Amino acid sequence: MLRIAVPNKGSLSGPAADMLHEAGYQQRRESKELRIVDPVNEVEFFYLRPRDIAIYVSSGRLDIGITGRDLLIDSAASAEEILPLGFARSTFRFASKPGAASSVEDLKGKTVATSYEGIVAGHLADNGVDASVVHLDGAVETAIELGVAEVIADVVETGTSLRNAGLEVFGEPIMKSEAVVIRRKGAEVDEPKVQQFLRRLQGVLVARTYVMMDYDCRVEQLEKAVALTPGLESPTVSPLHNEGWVAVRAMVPAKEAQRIMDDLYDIGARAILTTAIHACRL
Ligand SMILES: Nc1ncnc2c1ncn2[C@@H]1O[C@H](COP(=O)(O)OP(=O)(O)OP(=O)(O)O)[C@@H](O)[C@H]1O
Ligand SMILES: O=P(O)(O)OC[C@H]1O[C@H](OP(=O)(O)OP(=O)(O)O)[C@H](O)[C@@H]1O
Ligand SMILES: [Mg+2]
Repeated sequence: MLRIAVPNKGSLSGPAADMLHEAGYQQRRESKELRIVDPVNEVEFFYLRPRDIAIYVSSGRLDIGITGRDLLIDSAASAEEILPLGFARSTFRFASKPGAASSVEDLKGKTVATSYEGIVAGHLADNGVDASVVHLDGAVETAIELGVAEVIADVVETGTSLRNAGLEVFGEPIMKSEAVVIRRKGAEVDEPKVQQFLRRLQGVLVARTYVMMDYDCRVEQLEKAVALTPGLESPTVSPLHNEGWVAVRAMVPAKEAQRIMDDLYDIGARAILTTAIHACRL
């Protein structure tokens, strides 16, 4: 049975459970459940603190985990990212009162508050900057107002939390993060059960980002039309009963669907339809 760690709380928890559900896995019914077995798919899910997941996976007791890239790096656990999942996207940045600092070099001799000590200490060392790091569990934006630190390093998504605290980011982003699937370093990646799990999640990612497009066009316009909708491999082209016309079917990125429909219409394609993809295996 494949043993998988899933975030039990926080920003990663809901979207991770949604993705697993979309991939056909049974998920817990109550937020207090710590462990469930999905007998049909032969998977056991362990609901753990997101911060602890890389540690469990690196120990080899669990085969796979879903966590944030920033949490993985911060933990320094012997685990590696094998599939980015596209949700819980954020940037990890320094911030301070306006004008207090403008680059990592300005941090020399200062105190930085963060929940991600591993990332911050590593970044300061890489830049040869000697600064103190104070660990706080959360709500680090308040640390400056209360005099615990001059600078913070934290997760930024919309920037609302920083604005509300009267803070501004400075310097280059320290890292970009999103939810990722992780495995123990050196673990056998081509194990069939693991590969099947990854294919299912990749199927969800594709179903979320692509739509199926169908349209009719005149044979003379086919090359132009196919250039607009090349599909993943190559579009399906079928003859229509009316001579001189073909029906074309191809997957297109959902974000570009409306523009592609306009362009197809302009070259004479008609009956242009898009439909959602519910599941897929590439
Ligand atoms: N506002 C946010 N937007 C996107 N991702 C976020 C946000 N806040 C945290 N994350 C991501 O969630 C992961 C941290 O999860 P964790 O559960 O530890 O913190 P949290 O979501 O802030 O929850 P809490 O602070 O309530 O415990 C990291 O990968 C981080 O990048
Ligand atoms: O840029 P924003 O959209 O404002 O999002 C970023 C904020 O979200 C998270 O905080 P959370 O609400 O999890 O509280 P915490 O700081 O206690 O973890 C993170 O730690 C930032 O504070
Ligand atoms: Mg938080």
